[in-house]
Amino acid sequence: MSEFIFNLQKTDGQARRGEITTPRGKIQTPAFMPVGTAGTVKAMQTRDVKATGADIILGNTYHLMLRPTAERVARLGGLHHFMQWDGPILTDSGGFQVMSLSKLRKLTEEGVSFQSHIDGSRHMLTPERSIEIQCLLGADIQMQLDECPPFPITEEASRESLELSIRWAKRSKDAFEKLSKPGQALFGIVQGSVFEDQRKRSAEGLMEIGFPGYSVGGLAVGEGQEQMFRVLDFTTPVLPKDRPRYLMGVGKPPDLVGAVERGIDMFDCVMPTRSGRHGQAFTWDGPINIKNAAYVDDGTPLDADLDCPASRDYSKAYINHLFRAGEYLAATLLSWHNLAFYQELMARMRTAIEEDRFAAFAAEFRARYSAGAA
Ligand SMILES: CCOC(=O)Nc1nc2cc3nc(NC)[nH]c3cc2c(=O)[nH]1
Repeated sequence: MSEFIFNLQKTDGQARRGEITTPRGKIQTPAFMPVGTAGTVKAMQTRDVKATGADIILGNTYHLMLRPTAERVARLGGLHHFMQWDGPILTDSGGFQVMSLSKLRKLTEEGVSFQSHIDGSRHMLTPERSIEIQCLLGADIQMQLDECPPFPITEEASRESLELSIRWAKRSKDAFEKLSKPGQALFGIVQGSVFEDQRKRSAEGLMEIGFPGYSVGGLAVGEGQEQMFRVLDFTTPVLPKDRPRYLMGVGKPPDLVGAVERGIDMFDCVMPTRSGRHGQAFTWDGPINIKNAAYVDDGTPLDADLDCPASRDYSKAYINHLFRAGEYLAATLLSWHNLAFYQELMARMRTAIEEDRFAAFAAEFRARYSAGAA
């Protein structure tokens, strides 16, 4: 069946337990999406990413359009075949990464022109071209081209930016309706920085156009957890209850718990993989740095209860050794463990919502994690 369906199964306060059905498989929500920037979840094989419990991964339009190009990926059978991931893939629109990675950027009503950070070649990303790229890649969930404003930003500049993103949302949807396949979905992206009236205006503008899902953009850009939660407190309640809400670029484990508590269903973040490559391991007692001398003789695993070889079978001393020796396997083992930890956290939140005990779960998680026994 080629349909995109969100089934809201249970709520517990603002927290929501649901299931998204796509032509390429189901997504249990709240869901964490590992980031597969250039067609790979770095240092991981897709079968191991799947085994950690991930239902869906994220691909980046900006990176793939520059290298190997969306047209080449399409000629080679699309991103799913190219990277051997048969589950759903969500792609971003590229806007955020153009603004954070490329050189010589020029933003106009038409779109964003920029120079590739790889070879300096010039490119133009418009709402239409972004959708064309995401369709060439074969993404199951696609994003409108938006402008993610910097933080802080003046109210006036923020309002101009969100109005542009609403106009781009309409153009993205028009292009999507021409180019997409049945069952694929396009999400709108709510902007408005930290201003309540602007977040409402952005949400209303997008709901008028109509999308099967809504992302909350413009956060995790340096505003801090308190401001992020404050924005969620007044943004998620205005969004449709029967559509998924996706918080982009978030976050650390306590961010995920607090955002689920505030009605978010989907997340993506480089945190588990990027910090894993640099030696940070997440545990229920807070993060640790495995390179620390304290672990040189520690024969215990990172987490014996996690059904993941990197968490259960290798000692901290071994992984400490791999980092000190500069071994490639170091990056793989910690990325693998961190992804398994994130998926276990999501699974425990889903169960807590099902059993009407999310508030107690969140309190227990925060008490132990911040106690930082590790
Ligand atoms: C992931 C889909 O993103 C888009 O297409 N636009 C977009 N991406 C963002 C990515 C972000 N990452 C962070 N922090 C690490 N904050 C982000 C915001 C956006 C955004 O507003 N808009």
